[in-house]
Amino acid sequence: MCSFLSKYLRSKTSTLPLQLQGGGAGVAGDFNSPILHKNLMMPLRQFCKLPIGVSIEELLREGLQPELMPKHVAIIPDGNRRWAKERGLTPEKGHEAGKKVLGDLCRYCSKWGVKVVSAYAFSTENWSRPKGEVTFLMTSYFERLIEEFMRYGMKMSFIGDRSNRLNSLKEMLRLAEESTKDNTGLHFVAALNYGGRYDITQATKTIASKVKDGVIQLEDINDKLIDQELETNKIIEYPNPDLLIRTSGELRISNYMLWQLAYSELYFVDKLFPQLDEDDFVAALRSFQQRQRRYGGHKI
Ligand SMILES: CC(C)=CCC/C(C)=C/CC/C(C)=C/COP(=O)(O)OP(=O)(O)O
Repeated sequence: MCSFLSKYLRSKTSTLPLQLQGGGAGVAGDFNSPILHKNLMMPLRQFCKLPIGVSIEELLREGLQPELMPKHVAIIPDGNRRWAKERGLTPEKGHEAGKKVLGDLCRYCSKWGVKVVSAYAFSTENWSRPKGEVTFLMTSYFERLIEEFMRYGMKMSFIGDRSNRLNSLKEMLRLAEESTKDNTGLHFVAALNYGGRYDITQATKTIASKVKDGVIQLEDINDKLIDQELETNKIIEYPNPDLLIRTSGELRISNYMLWQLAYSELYFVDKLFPQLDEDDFVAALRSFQQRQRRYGGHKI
């Protein structure tokens, strides 16, 4: 097991700042409180890398309203390999650069008041990528990413099929979830061996077996019941992304959260993922806040 994770699990003191992080400091504007600075923010900064909240001045400067922040931001971090290729680097270097930017994205989400960030880290189709890349991701990259992200004090969860192929990571995913489950700051969800079709299929199988066993009737099947059986709905307080950001100029969702994205606002950035910065993130928030979400209802 990785060194940080084993130390983390042994160390009782390391849970203290993680609990502090969720102590009501996640609301934009709280940042201004001198008491908060003295009693919470100072000790927090020593342990936790995620900033929490922005000042009202900063929100106004960016033309943002705290009450209109998306609760769940989903990211398709596309373009790591192209970024590396353009620089004559290996794909592995591109993924390393992407890992840093994903960490930055967590910081932005925590700072700007987003509650959940989900990242499409490896799809059910990504196994068909070159063998060397898949081996690198599965035997080194994701383990280091999880180890590093656990230091941020976020609650961490993973969605995706763990029944096969994720063998080398399974125990680590379980431990990361177990040891961060009481953190009340940002909720980071990584989709690993995940696909929207997989999620709908596993929900369908569960529902079918309940009908077969007589636990429910065919007539009981509706949107709400399907919702309940999706992986996201079992672990995320805000299961449906409000805002989906995809980098690299591709205009598709590539089998991510197909059901959950039904009424999400989509935002596409031409930049490759390792180039995404806070200005791009704030531009996505601004665009989101200017949208009129109607959920199929009439324009007022
Ligand atoms: C930062 C981070 C965690 C990186 C992990 C590296 C990695 C494997 C990223 C892939 C992200 C993904 C599932 C993109 C979807 O496009 P696609 O390429 O699967 O589908 P497409 O062929 O439709 O573009």
